[in-house]
Amino acid sequence: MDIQNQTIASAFNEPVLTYAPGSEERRALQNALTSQSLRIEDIPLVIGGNKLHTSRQTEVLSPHRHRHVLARVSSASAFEAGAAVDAALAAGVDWAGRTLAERAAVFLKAADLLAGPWRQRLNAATMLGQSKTAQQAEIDSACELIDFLRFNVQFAHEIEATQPLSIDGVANGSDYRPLEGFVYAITPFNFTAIGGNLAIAPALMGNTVVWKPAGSAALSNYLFMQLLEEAGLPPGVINFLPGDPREITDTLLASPHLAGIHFTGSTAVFDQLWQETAQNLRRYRSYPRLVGETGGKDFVIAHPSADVEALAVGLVRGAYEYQGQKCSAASRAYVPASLWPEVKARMLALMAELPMGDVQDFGNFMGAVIDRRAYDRLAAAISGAHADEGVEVLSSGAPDDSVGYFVPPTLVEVRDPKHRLMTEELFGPLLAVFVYADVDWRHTLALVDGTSAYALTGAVFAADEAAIDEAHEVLRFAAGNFYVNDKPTGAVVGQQPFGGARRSGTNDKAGSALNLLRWVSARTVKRTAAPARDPRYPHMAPDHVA
Ligand SMILES: NC(=O)c1ccc[n+]([C@@H]2O[C@H](COP(=O)([O-])OP(=O)(O)OC[C@H]3O[C@@H](n4cnc5c(N)ncnc54)[C@H](O)[C@@H]3O)[C@@H](O)[C@H]2O)c1
Ligand SMILES: N[C@@H](CCC=O)C(=O)O
Repeated sequence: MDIQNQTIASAFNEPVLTYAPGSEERRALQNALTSQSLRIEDIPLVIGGNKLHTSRQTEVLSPHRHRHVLARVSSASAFEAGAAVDAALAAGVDWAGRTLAERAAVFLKAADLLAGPWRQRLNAATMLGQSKTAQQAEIDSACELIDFLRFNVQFAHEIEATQPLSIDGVANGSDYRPLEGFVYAITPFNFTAIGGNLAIAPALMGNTVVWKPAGSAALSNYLFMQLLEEAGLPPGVINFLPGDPREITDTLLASPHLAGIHFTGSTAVFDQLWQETAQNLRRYRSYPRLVGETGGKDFVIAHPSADVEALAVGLVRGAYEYQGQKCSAASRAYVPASLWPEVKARMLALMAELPMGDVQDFGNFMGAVIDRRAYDRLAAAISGAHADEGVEVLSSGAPDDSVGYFVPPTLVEVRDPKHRLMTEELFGPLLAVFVYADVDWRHTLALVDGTSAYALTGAVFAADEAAIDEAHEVLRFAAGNFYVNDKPTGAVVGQQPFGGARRSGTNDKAGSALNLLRWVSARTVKRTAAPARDPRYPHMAPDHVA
């Protein structure tokens, strides 16, 4: 079997390991955690395959033990940012000339390395650096990232196989060229998989990339960069550039060779990137492709026919897993008055059973929020809720930053459905609930649609099929990922392509062909077997005389 046939084979989702007591994977992960926490990693820039250490450095701290330094990270200045652009452009000549099968072989090898020897190193780095539990790390830095590597390859082959019609004497073709220039990947802290995918997706399609990781995710992201090198990624195809976002961005956005931005993060930063590229437009050789997946204010609406247990579990998992730091996390819920007393009691009981603490203790359900800034923002929101007469705080527990940035899962009930807590993204473990009169179901659907500027994820819980159909219709534009009787988080590559519209981004669906299409610029080629040799058309011939 040649490479081409191997890569076209259907991708499959990487199975999620359980880490149950006594399992082999639990022991391997515990060993990886121990050895990673005994080291202070020295993270360089990687430009054109060269590792560069700068005098300016930042630290990666463990959020649940903020005195624990995990890594020292070199910080790029404008000078190194310029060097990264040069390296990307230089590498682009060879990389763009390789076949898709050749490029894909690197990423399929990377998938195998991550599914095998690198799995627990990446999981341990994600747990320690981003404060994820074993389960949350496994679905991110192992499974989702492996899935991106494998499914992107399958989708790229499907794109390449999509060709225009040819007819007798005329052979037509689409040549899926990479963009001219470099792609700038700017990545968030909360998913190691997203960090990796924003860099590899354009690279697979033949582009070269400058990757600026989030400072707090630099440890896991750098390990992934090393894994790609081991898989055979040629120097300069992806250049790893941690550092001050403003300084790096100003340099890269001023380059005439900026061909695209692949961003995931907050709406405010994406707005700024869009405005700056618009201001610089005349400098660029081509119109840069702007792909940005941004914030959310994700909803759950329950119909009076909903299953209370499923709803309570969906809300608790959807709102509090990974401390609510998923763009998809449930942060506003609409529950009918008839169900609310039971749902509230069930949620509070579940929340009391789900411990928060050091993620190295596998008994914990939640870790800490990412950093001091997030902690202060969330602690202020919780104390604001306590002081607000329009809000009833239902959960107990207070934020505590003595050892780590711990913010307890917080459940509040608001009287005003347009309260700030129902409209603004907080990005933490706070769920606001509005209780509606059962007769107002239809009106409440319209309220859900009209309350927030975002449209990322949302869920409806109902047993009544007619109610599900109504929600499906009224909320058609309220969420890019819509769930029925399930939590609004946990999209799986290849199963639920991910992204939202309105102020949640460009909705280019990470982990699908739609995203990969943004990184190619097709050339159409027509080849004629017998070219015309006479400029005259038949209608020009003289009429026959009868
Ligand atoms: N829609 C999605 O798929 C998705 C997925 C994950 C996260 N998010 C969103 O990301 C946000 C949380 O992640 P975050 O805190 O890392 O976001 P962020 O916007 O603070 O940072 C994202 C990236 O942008 C960089 N950055 C920050 N300021 C910048 C600037 N002025 N110019 C250029 N780059 C800049 C950061 O260093 C980081 O690399 C939330 O809003 C969340 O909803 C969205
Ligand atoms: N894809 C992830 C969310 C990514 C944003 O943080 C999910 O579906 O939960």
